[in-house]
Amino acid sequence: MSPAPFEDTVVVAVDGPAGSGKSSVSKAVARKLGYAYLDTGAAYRAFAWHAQRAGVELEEQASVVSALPSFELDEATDPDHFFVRVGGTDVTDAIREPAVTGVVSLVARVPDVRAALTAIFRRIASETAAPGIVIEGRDITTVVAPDARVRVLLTASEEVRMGRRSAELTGYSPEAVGEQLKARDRADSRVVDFMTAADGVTTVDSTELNFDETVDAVIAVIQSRS
Ligand SMILES: Nc1ncnc2c1ncn2[C@@H]1O[C@H](COP(=O)(O)OP(=O)(O)OP(=O)(O)O)[C@@H](O)[C@H]1O
Ligand SMILES: Nc1ccn([C@@H]2O[C@H](COP(=O)(O)O)[C@@H](O)[C@H]2O)c(=O)n1
Repeated sequence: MSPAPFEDTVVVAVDGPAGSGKSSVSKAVARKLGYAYLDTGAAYRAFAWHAQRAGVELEEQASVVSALPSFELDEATDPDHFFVRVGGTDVTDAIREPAVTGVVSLVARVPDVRAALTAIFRRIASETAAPGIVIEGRDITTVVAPDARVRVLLTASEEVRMGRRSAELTGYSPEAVGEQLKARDRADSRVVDFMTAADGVTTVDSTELNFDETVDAVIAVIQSRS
């Protein structure tokens, strides 16, 4: 399938491993530039939530695919008013729970799921009224929007990513949070390569940068392409 054209919109594609700052940094970049923001991981999480609710056998790909026709996703692209709904139920917080995080890779590895969600992402991007959109995930620079004007691989050392994530999830042990992050990266990288930058993709390594410096580094890449 060829990618949808985004002729009138500046598309900023951001990929990277778990905890690299894709969501928080992309959202801040979108706010600063007046762009829309699309969190594709949230859509995969929402589908995992939906598949669990539908009682499908997550280990069986055919069973996972059977939950696609009933998946009604409503995801906001306003970085100031973000929400995710499935069939009218607000799942914005529920999809961040470890119960969903622990199974999302099982649904994300299914080719039919990836094709269906990729089509949704391209539709959302092509319908945005904003002058630009920051789309973040794992395969945005390579599959969802390989022709994006700006393509960034946002990364940080595994140790730093684990530390940032466990600071966020205070109710869980740092060891458990770190193990889940590593296990998810291992599973996800069997399906998509988000650890190395594809040709034409600029790497922003935030290991030694604070949050604001990372946002500025991504904006500098965008400005260099304008
Ligand atoms: N440069 C930075 N310095 C300090 N903290 C940061 C930096 N970048 C991101 N963070 C923090 O790291 C945590 C993880 O960031 P975020 O949730 O945006 O990552 P992510 O790549 O979207 O993760 P996931 O793929 O697991 O959803 C957040 O608490 C965020 O505020
Ligand atoms: N483009 C993408 C985005 C996400 N995934 C899968 O969803 C999971 C959750 O993503 P987060 O960014 O919210 O952590 C992720 O672990 C992948 O399994 C994907 O496959 N492609």
